[in-house]
Amino acid sequence: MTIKIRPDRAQQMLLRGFLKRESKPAAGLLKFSIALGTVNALLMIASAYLLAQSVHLVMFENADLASVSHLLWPLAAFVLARGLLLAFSQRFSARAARNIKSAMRANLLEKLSQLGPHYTDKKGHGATLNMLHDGVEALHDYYANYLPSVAYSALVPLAILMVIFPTDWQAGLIFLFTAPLIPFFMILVGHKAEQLNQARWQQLAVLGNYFFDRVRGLTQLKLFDATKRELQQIAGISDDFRHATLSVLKIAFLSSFALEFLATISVALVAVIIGFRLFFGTLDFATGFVVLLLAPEFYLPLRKLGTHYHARLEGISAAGDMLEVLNTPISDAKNDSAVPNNELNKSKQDSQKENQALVNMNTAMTDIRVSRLSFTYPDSKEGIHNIELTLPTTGMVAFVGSSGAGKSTLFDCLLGFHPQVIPHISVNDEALSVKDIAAWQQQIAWIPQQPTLFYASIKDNITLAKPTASDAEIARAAEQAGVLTFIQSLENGFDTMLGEQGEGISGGQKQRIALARAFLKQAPILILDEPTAHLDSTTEGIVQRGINDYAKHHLVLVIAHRLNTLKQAAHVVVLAGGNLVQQGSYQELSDVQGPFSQLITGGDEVNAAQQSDIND
Ligand SMILES: Nc1ncnc2c1ncn2[C@@H]1O[C@H](COP(=O)(O)OP(=O)(O)OP(=O)(O)O)[C@@H](O)[C@H]1O
Repeated sequence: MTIKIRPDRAQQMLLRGFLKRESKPAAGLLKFSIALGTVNALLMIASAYLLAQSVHLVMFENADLASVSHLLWPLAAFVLARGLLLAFSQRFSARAARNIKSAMRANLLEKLSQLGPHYTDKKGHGATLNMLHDGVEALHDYYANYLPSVAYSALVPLAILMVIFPTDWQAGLIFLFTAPLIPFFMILVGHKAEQLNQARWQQLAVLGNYFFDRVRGLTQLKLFDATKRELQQIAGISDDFRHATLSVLKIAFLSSFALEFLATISVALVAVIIGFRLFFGTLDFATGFVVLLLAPEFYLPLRKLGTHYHARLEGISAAGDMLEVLNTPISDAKNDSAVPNNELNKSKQDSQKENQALVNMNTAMTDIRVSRLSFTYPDSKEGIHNIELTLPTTGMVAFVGSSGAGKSTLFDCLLGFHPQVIPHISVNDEALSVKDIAAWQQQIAWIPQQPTLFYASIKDNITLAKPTASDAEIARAAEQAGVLTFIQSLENGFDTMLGEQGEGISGGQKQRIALARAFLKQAPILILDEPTAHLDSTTEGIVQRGINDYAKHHLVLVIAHRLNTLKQAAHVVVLAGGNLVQQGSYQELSDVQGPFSQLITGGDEVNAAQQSDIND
């Protein structure tokens, strides 16, 4: 597997700028934490002077402890204060990092939802999860440890130099000339380490996608006897990742060894010179002792910077993925009506100012119109073309067409999953815009063929959109969806816990729980992908009645694979090759020769399910 090593210097600067911008929500906390750390360092310098002076008085001036108590008491107070300052400073920097991570996760989730499910599908679920979890987590050390250590490595040595120079300029010169060696070495190895670390993050994304996919399809792999082959593949990818990690670790260990070595040599150099000067009597003990006490403290922030340099590499590498998501214009599908990011940001600010047509939807909605709606997938150049459609506000409209005709694509456009085409939908003669997508989606309840149920109780799954619903409302929705008797037959009833993706119940039961959730939401528009596909004829009757009742006061749009569903619809829309080719009532369409009559008599290539059903 070849790994493309991303970026060069310009990209690095871009990422650093991005990380700096993202720290804004917690910039105050970070600065406060650094200020506490700096006061701590100043107290450390003062403590060194107090200690050196006390030892000097006791050892060389024959002073007893009582006579140096005026030095020892402040020293004890400083030690205590330093402990507190250190604890608070670390606490505040950790809190700042947590705030930044939360804000980053919220931004990413918001952007991912704006980009729609297709973007996540394309990027890969494993890689997306890695980014949201491990990637964002990698920012913790960057903000909580690396950034403060950058500040300390500049402030603390400077403060020490400022007090050492007037005390002993020769020691000051040694500090001054040895200190830059550490950052110089860090920069020297930094570039290579950055490249290796970025390659490692890309490997991790590949590994994440691969694992996610294969674990999801484990049963299929087993049935097709492909487990052994896949295991070899996984071993290969894991090995690549291991190599990438080891290369990063090698550099990290090597550089931290070199930094420690440099710091130790520098301290030793200072100690030897101080020793000689004391021996030859060119330096008094108190000054020499202060310099010796401060020497390790002088190099400590620089050594810590070296230790946390890894956090910087991790943070910058992880930020690459996040910046890519946040900077993706919602025209990712590269359709003609691109919506730039600034419009998206504006949409966030303007979200309170919803389209008046949406605000009035329940009371004054007259029609929903789709005009000149085209969408093409960049990969396949397939899609839907120039769809013109007027939808009523109540009643059931069925969409029918052979496999690949464009039904799902049209529904995805109606659901706002391809935001660049949203202006082609208008409500009460007012075109929707990107900023209306969230409000528009509020008006819709959607049940795909594989509805999403969460790892939660049945009740929590049903009340997802209306957590305040009463038990009576929940039971009514479940009854309408034909699932009440089943739920009541369970030992824990509505409190029964479902596994991930509704594990533990059948496909039809999942579909009906999702339907109950939609009924409870009472959204003005219900969008369904063949709701009765998994049901026996008795349950189908119950569910169909529930949907018919719902359609009396709401708009129901349904992809129909079954003849019976088509017959219930007030209006039927026929799609073929991405075009809207026919529409009318079931009876009107059946009475004339055309795409619909061909479809229901099996003259065209139709969905297997549809054909079998329509041929029933
Ligand atoms: N993610 C995608 N990337 C590229 N092309 C796609 C994608 N999804 C669908 N297509 C193509 O777009 C066209 C319309 O597909 P769509 O899924 O809308 O058809 P459909 O009528 O819903 O089919 P089915 O009944 O089989 O679900 C097809 O030619 C399909 O190959």
